[in-house]
Amino acid sequence: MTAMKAERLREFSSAASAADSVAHDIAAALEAGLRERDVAVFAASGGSTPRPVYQALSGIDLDWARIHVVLADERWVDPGEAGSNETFIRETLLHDRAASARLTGLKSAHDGPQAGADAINARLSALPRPFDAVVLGMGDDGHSLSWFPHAQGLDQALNAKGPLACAITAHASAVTGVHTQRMTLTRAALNGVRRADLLTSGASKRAALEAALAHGPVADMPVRALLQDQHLPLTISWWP
Ligand SMILES: O=C(O)[C@H](O)[C@@H](O)[C@H](O)[C@H](O)COP(=O)(O)O
Repeated sequence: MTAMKAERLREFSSAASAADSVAHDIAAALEAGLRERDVAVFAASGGSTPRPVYQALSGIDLDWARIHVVLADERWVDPGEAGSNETFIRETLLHDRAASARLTGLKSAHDGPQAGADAINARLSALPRPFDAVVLGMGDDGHSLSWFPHAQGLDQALNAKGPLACAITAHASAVTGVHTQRMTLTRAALNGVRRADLLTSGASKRAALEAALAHGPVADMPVRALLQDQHLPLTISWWP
């Protein structure tokens, strides 16, 4: 991993050690937010990789009733339906000590994410900013959040000066499955975030990370927008 700045990559020997370390770092960021404001805000991605981190975080003693959890992205399905990130976050994070945290979802009753974008942005505008911590994942295709390669809406998603969330229509792939219609936080939602963790694990994610760090168009691997962002306090973690 020659191209990687060593200070930004943390390699762990196991999911358990990564989860413990990253969860405590996120908790520290949320505590700092609680000290400075009445509330703290944590943006959480779906995917299997963050699961052990959320499990560890849910066991940490924080004033969770003052913590808002917001989804980083959502498939256009209602809570309880297959593929719902909201349901995933409720099951993996919002239990144990974290049961009293408040959750802001990214799904509205509208027919599609384009129609729902204004309502979702109104919802997000009510949250304190900047956010205190964000957990990001990455797919083998180089997407992060719902910033999918060459997706409709990608330009808006990468805009640091526009709305906080936008609709995405992804090209169908093995990674998207049937869920090509999405709502995602944009780069603007990450402005000023105290801490950002990109979580990766396994050989294929390692290869994708290497590819993303190599020179190439952001639209081919939108995670590059995060990796190249000089204003984002991004820490990358990897474990086997
Ligand atoms: O909304 C989705 O389609 C997923 O949540 C997706 O964005 C996921 O975060 C990455 O594909 C990494 O997933 P894994 O961590 O399971 O590899």
